[in-house]
Amino acid sequence: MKHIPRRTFIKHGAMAFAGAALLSPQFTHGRPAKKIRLGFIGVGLRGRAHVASALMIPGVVIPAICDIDKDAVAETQRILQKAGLPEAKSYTSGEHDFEHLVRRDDLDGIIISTPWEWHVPMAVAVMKAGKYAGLEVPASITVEETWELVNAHESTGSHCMILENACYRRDILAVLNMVRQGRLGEVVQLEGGYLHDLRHVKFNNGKQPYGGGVEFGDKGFSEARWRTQHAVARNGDLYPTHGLGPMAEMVDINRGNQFDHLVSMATKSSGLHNYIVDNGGKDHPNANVVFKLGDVVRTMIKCVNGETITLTHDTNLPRPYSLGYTVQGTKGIWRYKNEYEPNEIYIEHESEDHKWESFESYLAQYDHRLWKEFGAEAEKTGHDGIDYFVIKEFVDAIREQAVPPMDVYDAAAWSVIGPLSEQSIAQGSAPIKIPDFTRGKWKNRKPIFAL
Ligand SMILES: NC(=O)c1ccc[n+]([C@@H]2O[C@H](COP(=O)([O-])OP(=O)(O)OC[C@H]3O[C@@H](n4cnc5c(N)ncnc54)[C@H](O)[C@@H]3O)[C@@H](O)[C@H]2O)c1
Repeated sequence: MKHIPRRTFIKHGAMAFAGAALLSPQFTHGRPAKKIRLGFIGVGLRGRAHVASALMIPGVVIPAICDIDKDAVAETQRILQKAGLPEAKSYTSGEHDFEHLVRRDDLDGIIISTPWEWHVPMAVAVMKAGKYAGLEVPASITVEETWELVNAHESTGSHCMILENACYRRDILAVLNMVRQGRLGEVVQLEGGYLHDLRHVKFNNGKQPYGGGVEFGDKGFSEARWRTQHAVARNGDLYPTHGLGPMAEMVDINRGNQFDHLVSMATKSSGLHNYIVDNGGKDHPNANVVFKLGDVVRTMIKCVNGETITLTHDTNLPRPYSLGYTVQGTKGIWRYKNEYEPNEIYIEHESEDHKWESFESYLAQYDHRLWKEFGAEAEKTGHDGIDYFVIKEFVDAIREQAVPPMDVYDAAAWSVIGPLSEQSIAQGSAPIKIPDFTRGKWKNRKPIFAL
């Protein structure tokens, strides 16, 4: 029986750095690997984790990196040096210096791991420069810029892959195998979410990433510098794609199916204010900050083929980590219980009546070919190995000059749930139509993810 590996690194959305930069292998199957030249915009904690993953993939070289923070660039150069690689050309001259990096003629793809508000301008610039964009999550934060992303792809022919690592979880890929083989019957209902106490990520003392104070914005460090402001200004599902991406793949969204509309509802906002008072005192200036983000936001999405997907965003209250997945069909139901115990499954006429059974034997039976082939290598990287797969698949798409497995339409459909959930909440949980970013092409597009 194989256990789902426990998380050895920091959870999604918190800053994950896998640490060990390994010497880039330049051979694959005994043959020299074709060189793939990657640039990086944003080498904070997440960008550096991607650098470490990229260096594990045969043939990857890193000629250029960009960050407005010189310390982040210096840390990245140390990773390259440790791997025995030459120093990368660095771009550190202000917020628009990335525009110089994207124009270099020695890059095939560029990985973007910056604050959310920079994602679309940077990805559009990369596509306009004729390169593959690998874009962190969420891809976009407004409806208008989501269209900009799609339009940039369509006008340039360049690709943008959303780096949604949760889609490569070992359990998710095994369940996807089961769904594709009809083991759960016709899928009817799905759930997912991001249920992660981020209070120590949203606040710190400006010196370290996790806690130690109640500062944010200019006085914060890493995500506290920019993420917390979204909780001040916005009320919606701010981080939909870890929960939604894997569920969208289960029901072929953009490839034979489509999101139709959503409704969203938020609780009151208490968690962040209480954290500031408890840890900084009621007289701390941040105790006066009013947070718009409800502590728990729930969104229901209706798909055109009839399924519903319930999404949860729960990041302001104490709780154990979870991604809250459920896949329910006409023959059975699978659920991710939590990160620390085996998932559970119930299959009619196979499981004991009314009893969940452990998913472990199913995981072994339906383990995905990606994990069988690359699992040992993958587990050296962050988030139990999924970070390896997302970068490997990005590099493979470049190598083959192919459409990435999670393309610009996936990036758009999954990410736009954020701003649309804001609209629904602002209108008293009104139903909001979800745009068809494929402009009808979803009817004929065929699944390509993890085949
Ligand atoms: N998929 C996951 O599991 C996962 C995990 C963590 C973070 N993320 C995503 O990765 C992204 C980055 O998160 P992080 O934790 O590394 O944050 P971070 O704050 O540690 O890093 C962001 C970096 O971007 C740099 N930056 C900001 N503006 C810039 C600009 N104009 N030009 C160049 N560099 C700029 C900052 O200086 C910083 O070094 C976010 O989109 C986040 O949602 C995803």
